[in-house]
Amino acid sequence: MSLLQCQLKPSPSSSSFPSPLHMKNLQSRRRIPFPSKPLKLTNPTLKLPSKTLLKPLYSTFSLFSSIAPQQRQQLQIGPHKQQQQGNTNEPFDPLSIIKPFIFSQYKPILLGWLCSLLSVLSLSQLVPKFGQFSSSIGKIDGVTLRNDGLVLAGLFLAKLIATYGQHALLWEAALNASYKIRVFVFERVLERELGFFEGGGAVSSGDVAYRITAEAADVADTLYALLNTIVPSALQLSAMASQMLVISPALSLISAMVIPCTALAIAYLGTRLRKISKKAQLSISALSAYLNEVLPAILFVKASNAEFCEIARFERLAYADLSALLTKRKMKAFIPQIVQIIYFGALSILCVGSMVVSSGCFDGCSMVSFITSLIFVVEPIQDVGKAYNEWKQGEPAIERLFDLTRFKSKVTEKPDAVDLDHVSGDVKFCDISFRYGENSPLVLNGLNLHIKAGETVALVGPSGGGKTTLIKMLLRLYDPLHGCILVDNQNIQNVQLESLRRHVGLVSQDISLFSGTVAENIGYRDIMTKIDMEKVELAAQTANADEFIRKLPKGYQTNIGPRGSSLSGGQKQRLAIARALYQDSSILILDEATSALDSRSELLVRQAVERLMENHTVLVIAHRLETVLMAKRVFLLDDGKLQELTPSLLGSHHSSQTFTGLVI
Ligand SMILES: Nc1ncnc2c1ncn2[C@@H]1O[C@H](COP(=O)(O)OP(=O)(O)OP(=O)(O)O)[C@@H](O)[C@H]1O
Repeated sequence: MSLLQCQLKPSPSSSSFPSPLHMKNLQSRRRIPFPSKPLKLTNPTLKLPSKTLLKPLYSTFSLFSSIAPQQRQQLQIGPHKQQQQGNTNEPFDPLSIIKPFIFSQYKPILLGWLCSLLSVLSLSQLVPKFGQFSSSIGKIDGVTLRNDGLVLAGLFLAKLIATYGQHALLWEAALNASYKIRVFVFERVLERELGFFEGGGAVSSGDVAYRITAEAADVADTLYALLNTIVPSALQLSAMASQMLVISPALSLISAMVIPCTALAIAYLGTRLRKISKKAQLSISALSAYLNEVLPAILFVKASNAEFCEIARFERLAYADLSALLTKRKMKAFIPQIVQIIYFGALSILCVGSMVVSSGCFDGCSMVSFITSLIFVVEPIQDVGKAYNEWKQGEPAIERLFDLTRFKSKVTEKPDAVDLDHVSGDVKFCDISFRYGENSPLVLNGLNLHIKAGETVALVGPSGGGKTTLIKMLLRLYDPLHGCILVDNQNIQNVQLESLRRHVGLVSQDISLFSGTVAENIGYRDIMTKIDMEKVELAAQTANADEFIRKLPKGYQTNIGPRGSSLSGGQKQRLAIARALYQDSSILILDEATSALDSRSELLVRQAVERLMENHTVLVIAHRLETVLMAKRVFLLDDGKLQELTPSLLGSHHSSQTFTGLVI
């Protein structure tokens, strides 16, 4: 049973561990989970204009400044408060949940919208001038024609530059906001209790990874579409509509009648797109979860000749994704065509009809200007339609992403939880009962155990007997159903989680190593500050790992690959032991920690552990008799209850050769 199922994305070429400086930043941000400093992506040449110049825009944004801190506070409240307040049944409003992330990007948004204003201003100058210019060709002299042409070219260039600025700045805001959403969601995921990651109803790590990577990228697209529509499209629409109104109010009103038809079509198709998008997201995340499961098990797949079977499974999932994605893409391609058909069809009927009615009222120049304005009105209307569809498509992504953050944790830390500065290592399990699910059988049933400070106790028992579960209780990865656990006579429910886990070192059954150097893996505890190389080497020597580490190409600075893939099982185990020794906790848990060692290494590690026993409390889950014999007392955990094995009982188990079978 795996205790730690953390998986870091592999980085084959370099260490995936952040630098101490980066970790320091992370550490300081942990106190303020959101929002952190925005990414410095802002183009330095595009300085924010003075506040006086932008006063009207700033006042529009007073809404931003008044709402943002409150929203921010909601997201900044510590995990405990959120966990207590969190209610997964609360209705989900995607817009309100992403609002604070958008508001934190008010600077690039304001600048982007300012650029869009400039772009629309250039366009509104361009349109009538273009009308005049086209109707005056052949009627005016060459110099005036050239000058008019130059003005037109200048306006056109200004529009291009401003439009570029608008897109670049709004993308910056959207990507920054999605970066912050990603970090926020990841922080919350790490706060989730272990039960979220394991057991029957667990969310697979592949699905979580997909949501935080691909779906957060979808959210960026959605945010961009929204930001690029709200103000820029409204500006262009109103500028062009006023041009049309000036030229012909009657014709403009007739044209406006088309808008409700378009809106109705967009709304209907948008709802369908939302459903289709959700289906597509589920199918791609299933594919990602599958890959995450099968690739780490590649050795077993190959050894079992299961390649064909796995290809078939992959094909089935990939095909499901293909159909869902194709339906989505078709829908996305279909919607703009429908909008155009409705718009142009209705508009041409209306225009032709009205032109017949108002024949003779238009001169050539007005006609060109009206038609040009009409074309530029279509663009923002289409953009609104597209943005609405993007939003409908992004809604499920936002929902699934923030679903990870909406939880009511069963393992909570009290606001007045104490920080255990020093622990002697006295551990008491008092009447502990536990079951994983409401309808599951009891794994631990009224269990009592007192391990004195500095004592070594071994736990043996049949597979599935609850040994690992007992350790999970001690680390407060789960809380017991009944009873309590005391460390130095302090109920662990009254102790800060960080403080408790600092004093309990663990070498788990499934070794969790990360891509990074040997030194980084051993000194994992100090990864946020500075790894003490002397301590690293000492821990490695004690765990009998120093010898093989020095033979690696770069010694302690060798990158061990994803999940330590370049090491043998025994080497991984020795690194894990060295890591626990480096942590120097008062309580040490060895969950079948020496199972992958050869007899020589096991002997050396055992000697090291024996040295450790002198000043540590050690709880060993063992399946080797030699390891069990190191312990002062041995307990059999079976059927949720503990029974102390006296030397005679132990001897009888041993002599009847049932001991190994009993504990594996
Ligand atoms: N996350 C979980 N959700 C539901 N049931 C679980 C979970 N983890 C363990 N169990 C169940 O709890 C029981 C005890 O499991 P545990 O891992 O504690 O046994 P163990 O004694 O450590 O076994 P082993 O020696 O094989 O590692 C088993 O029946 C197992 O199926």
